[in-house]
Amino acid sequence: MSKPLIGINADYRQASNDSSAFTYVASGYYDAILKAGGLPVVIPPYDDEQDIADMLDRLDGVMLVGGADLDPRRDGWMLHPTVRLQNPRRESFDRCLMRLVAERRMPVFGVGSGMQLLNVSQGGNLMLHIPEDMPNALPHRDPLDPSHRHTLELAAGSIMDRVYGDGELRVNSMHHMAVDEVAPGFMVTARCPDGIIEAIESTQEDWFAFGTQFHPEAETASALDQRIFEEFMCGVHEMHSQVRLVA
Ligand SMILES: N[C@@H](CCC(=O)NCCCC(=O)O)C(=O)O
Repeated sequence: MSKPLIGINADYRQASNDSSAFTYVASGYYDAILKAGGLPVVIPPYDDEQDIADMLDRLDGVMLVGGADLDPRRDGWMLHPTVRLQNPRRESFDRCLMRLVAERRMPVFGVGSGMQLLNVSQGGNLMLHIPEDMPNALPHRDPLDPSHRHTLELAAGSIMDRVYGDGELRVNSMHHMAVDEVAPGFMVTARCPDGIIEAIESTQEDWFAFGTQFHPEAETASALDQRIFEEFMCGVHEMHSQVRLVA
């Protein structure tokens, strides 16, 4: 297989008095995919579902990036005063992209709000504000310290276990929401010692899908965090060869 083509969603800012509308994404996402042997392509927020489907026909996998908060009202919950909403155009695109990726069982890696979208799209739910839902939890975001970190406890045999193995592990943390109930067909593969879920992965044979709440692409990531992207690429290659065998 030539280098897998990996679509990456992006953030979106609408026009203001002194700025045109624009799409943007942290370079860490595409640099990490390049380093792991993939070819990243940034996907702007298409409005048409058929266009999204046509784009997915050309891709081997999808990366869902982090960002501001998913709108809980789109999942039937009340808005929370601490919620800082994503741009609605971005969120509408992301939700359609996620639905089509899931229908096709395309390899997908979600980070931050990307993991949260993966979970809610498959029937899981979210804590809307950790300090309220789990008052005894450790801090999971420090606005004054972008390199705020905490340790992780890993599930044996998971992607996270393959990447990090034994020994103390500290990851960056910049979130106030968290996965609460994991979606059917997924398992928890990493938790902060306070119990907050930090990684999930599919248990379904026909779908290579996983997510991390922490940010292995960020400038604050560790060198070992890059191995997660290598695992993602391995999974994409594996799914591609399985599809070829069936075809
Ligand atoms: N907003 C969600 C998801 C956290 C996340 O993706 N953080 C990284 C980017 C932060 C940003 O761009 O504001 C949460 O807070 O749980």
